[in-house]
Amino acid sequence: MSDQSQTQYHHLIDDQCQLIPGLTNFIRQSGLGQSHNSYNIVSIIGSQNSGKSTLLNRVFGTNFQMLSGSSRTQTTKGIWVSRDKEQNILILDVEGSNSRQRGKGEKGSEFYERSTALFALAFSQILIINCNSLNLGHESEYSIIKIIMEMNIRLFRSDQVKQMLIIIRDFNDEVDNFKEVTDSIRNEIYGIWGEIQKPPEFVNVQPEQIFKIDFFTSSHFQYQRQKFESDMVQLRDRFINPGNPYNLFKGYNYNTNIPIEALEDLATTLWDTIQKNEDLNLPNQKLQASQVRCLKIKDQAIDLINQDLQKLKQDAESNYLMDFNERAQSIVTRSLHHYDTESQYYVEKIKIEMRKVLNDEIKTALYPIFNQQITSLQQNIKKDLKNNLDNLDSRNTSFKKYMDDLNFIKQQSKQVITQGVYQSLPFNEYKADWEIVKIENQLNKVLEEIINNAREIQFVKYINSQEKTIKNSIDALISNCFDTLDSQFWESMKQGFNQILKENENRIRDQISQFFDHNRVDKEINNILFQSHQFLQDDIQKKVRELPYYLLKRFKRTFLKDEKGLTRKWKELEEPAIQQLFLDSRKSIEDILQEFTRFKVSAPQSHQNNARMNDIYSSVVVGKAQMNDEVRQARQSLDFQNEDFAVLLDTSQINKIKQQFLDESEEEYNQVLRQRNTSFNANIPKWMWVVLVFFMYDDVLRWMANPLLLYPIILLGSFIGLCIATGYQSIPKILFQQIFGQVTTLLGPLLLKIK
Ligand SMILES: Nc1nc2c(ncn2[C@@H]2O[C@H](COP(=O)(O)OP(=O)(O)OP(=O)(O)O)[C@@H](O)[C@H]2O)c(=O)[nH]1
Repeated sequence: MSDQSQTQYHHLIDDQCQLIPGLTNFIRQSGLGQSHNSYNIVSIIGSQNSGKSTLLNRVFGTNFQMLSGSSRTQTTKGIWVSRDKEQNILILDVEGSNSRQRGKGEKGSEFYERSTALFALAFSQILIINCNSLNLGHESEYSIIKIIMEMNIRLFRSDQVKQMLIIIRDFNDEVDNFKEVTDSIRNEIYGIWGEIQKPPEFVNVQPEQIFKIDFFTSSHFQYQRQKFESDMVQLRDRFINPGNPYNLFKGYNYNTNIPIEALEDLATTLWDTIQKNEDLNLPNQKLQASQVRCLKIKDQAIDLINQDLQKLKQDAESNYLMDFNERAQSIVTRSLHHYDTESQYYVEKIKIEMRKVLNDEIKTALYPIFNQQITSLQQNIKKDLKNNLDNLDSRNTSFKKYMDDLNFIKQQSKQVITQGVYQSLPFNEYKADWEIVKIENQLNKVLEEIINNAREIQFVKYINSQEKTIKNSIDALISNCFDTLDSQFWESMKQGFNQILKENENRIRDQISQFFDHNRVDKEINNILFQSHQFLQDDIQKKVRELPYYLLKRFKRTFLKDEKGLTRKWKELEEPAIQQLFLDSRKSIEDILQEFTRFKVSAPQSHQNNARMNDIYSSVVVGKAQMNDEVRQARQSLDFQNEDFAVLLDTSQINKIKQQFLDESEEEYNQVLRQRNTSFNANIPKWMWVVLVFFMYDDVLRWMANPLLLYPIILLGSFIGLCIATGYQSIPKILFQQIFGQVTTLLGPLLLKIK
């Protein structure tokens, strides 16, 4: 039990018709805070100075102010609330009716009395109507009963039968007959019921269906003091003893009570409604109070987690949180737990509705943080991808390995996305609202784009490198063909070229077909083939500019060298034979030159479709000599026009090259004739060489006498000696080889000529 000194009373409604806040505080301080919905409310109304406070203080152990002495002024103004000394009973002492202290008018005595009485009736389970036996039967005594009966059915739809306890004070059972008196009062009340204006649904309703009326009499306060006190004890027993056959709370349904912490809200709503004289439905008022309380509890549950939400937000802004899920779950659980605990005694329907609101609010508060988390996840994935791709690039692996690794990275990242998204989802029921599937798809799309981009870059790199390889092979082929420069020139070119295409195409197709679809592969291969033909064509045109050089080279090979490739011994040949050789060689070169008048290098035109594979390796590469044959053959399969043959060298260019060749070959021929007829070596007699050596020997000794020669020789000798002594004999040897090599290169031809 609480300390009574702290829990005296609370002034609920003042004499200015104002409801004073603080009921909840009073309830808490008076120790009723935890009584949830197991409590009772008892109010008392009655004439001024009729001993209401005296009765309450006796029966419930309250400490309401009583009138002392002979003063007839009013002590209770408005409504005061106290509690029973032991039980969970709230007691309301209501300002006495017929108050002379209150004026007349709209908000005067009558309005005030009706309002407070009606409030007492609506707010409590038992309304005590305090009467004095002397005043019984007076119109004024019943007026208040009439008013509240009327107001009650007009304004309220009550959830329970209203219980009224009429206490007849100063009852003298020696004079008055209890049964007669109570029957008379009951009849009076039923009479009132018949008089009042009732809504249609109440016309056939009996008053006892709405009001339960009990009676209690108390002895004269002054003349039967002892009996009076014992009456008060008996009355208390009816309130507090469930075993008492007259227990006044018997059968009361406590579930219709709203939790005690919501009483202030209910009181406020009721008083407000009564003041406005609006139609009022008590069960709905209780629902409203529940609603207000559940709303407050919901707000508290949000306030409780606000700090944690802020912290989570800050953390999520700085980085992706691996434990987002758990933290969010714990925040939500904490908030809901608080709500569930605090709202457990409220109306189920409202409780559930408000819980849903709370859940939605938390979800809404979490959503921007979740979004932040997803943004961070995307950034992390992009960063990781970039690192992985940079790493992959730096490894410089083969195309196939690169593509395999790229695929691996993609699969890994996909897993990270799924894991990351679900790590950010605190509850499965958020999945739809937070569009988890859509987010996962979006992230996968971003991943796909990055991977595809890398794939394309790598693919282009690969294709470029392959084109370079093909170009090098074509360069080598053309150089070789020009070097050889025989009548098989175009045939060799064609075979070599098709060989290059075949090998490269097979290799490239093999590499790329497992990573790209059929169409893409065909398209790229066709591009490469087209490029290759372009290379070939350009290279031939470039090389043709050096044709005079190659013609002369080829001429020298046939004219200056024999079949075995050895230099011809002109001295052993007669001049007519040499001339014949010269003319034959020149003729063959002139024939070769004619090969370069027109040519065709073109990719087969139908290589897009099925005919493609067969056609590629029969690319047309022809010069003039084969043109007729080739055209005939080609027409059968490819149907191309003669105009496809491009002019390689026109007649004037051919004539110019021919003339240059004729001049140069003529020069070669003349030189051969000169060589045959004159010989430098043969004209010098052998004895001249002996004389030369003799003079040189003499000169060598004289040079040695010169210190400018001697000292360098001594220095050189010492250097060589030192190297040998220190085991570095290889140094002078290498130096000697170098110098000797240079000298021979420079002087070799000169010496040979002299010889
Ligand atoms: N005759 C009689 N007098 C009583 C009885 N009970 C109390 N009184 C006296 O009546 C006077 C008023 O008592 P209160 O208890 O203050 O009456 P009240 O109805 O609370 O007064 P208000 O709150 O001012 O309306 C006091 O002088 C009491 O001693 C009773 O049963 N019979």
